[in-house]
Amino acid sequence: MRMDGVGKVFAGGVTALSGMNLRVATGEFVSLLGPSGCGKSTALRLIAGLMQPTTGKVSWQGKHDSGDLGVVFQEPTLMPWATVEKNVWLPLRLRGESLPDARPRIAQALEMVGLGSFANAYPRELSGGMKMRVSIARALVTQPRLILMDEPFAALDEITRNKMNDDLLALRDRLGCTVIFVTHSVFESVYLSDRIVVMAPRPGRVAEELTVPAPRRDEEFRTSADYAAQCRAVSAALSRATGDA
Ligand SMILES: Nc1ncnc2c1ncn2[C@@H]1O[C@H](COP(=O)(O)OP(=O)(O)OP(=O)(O)O)[C@@H](O)[C@H]1O
Repeated sequence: MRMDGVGKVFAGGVTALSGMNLRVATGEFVSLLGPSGCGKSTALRLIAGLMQPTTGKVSWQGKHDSGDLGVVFQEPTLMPWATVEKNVWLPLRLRGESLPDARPRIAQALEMVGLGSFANAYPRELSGGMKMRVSIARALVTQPRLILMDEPFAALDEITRNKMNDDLLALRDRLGCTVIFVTHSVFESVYLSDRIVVMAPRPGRVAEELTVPAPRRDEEFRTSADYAAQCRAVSAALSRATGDA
């Protein structure tokens, strides 16, 4: 995926992004980190093809409408009147697949997020973390090559969030997909990412990029001096980007 000189000016004159360049390699896990309003969500929506850039170009090898792309938002955005299975069916239904045909893949996607036995539950019966898992299963059901996630775990408590981070890394290893992940959290970005793209506001652009060398991502890494040092480095980059340093 690449963004070349991408700018986005909204009607009303807000320049959300200006001259943004970004390269994401196949299989890479990249986080976009930055303060509120620096254009992270705008960048993700442009990559998703949900809107067009004002200037520059966004390109990637997949097709936007073919199931090559999965998107997960901060809110799980489930249909409350439909079962978990029918919620996960949605992207396949939009492609004209019947529920009986889609069922094995829905079951597999639910299995992958640890909700194999919840196919017939309704969203109201699930915790916040479980709803987010359903939303992730819905994004995975087409077996996308690129997954875009916009602060998916921001509303979860810390223990659930850590668990979801571990599960996401396991899923990514299993599927070999590319992930672009938007977050406010330095800790989360260091734990998850191969590379962190720190963004600066007004107008939104890339300020710095940092790679995160880590042999493995697990509890040992999370509590290590190395992790703490990398969090400090990213935090300092974020301060520089926001002009506090
Ligand atoms: N549809 C829109 N119309 C007009 N302005 C918009 C629109 N969407 C976003 N903006 C503006 O563009 C800028 C970037 O917004 P964006 O949501 O991309 O930032 P963000 O970094 O994702 O913020 P947050 O972390 O708070 O979600 C902000 O100033 C925002 O007010």
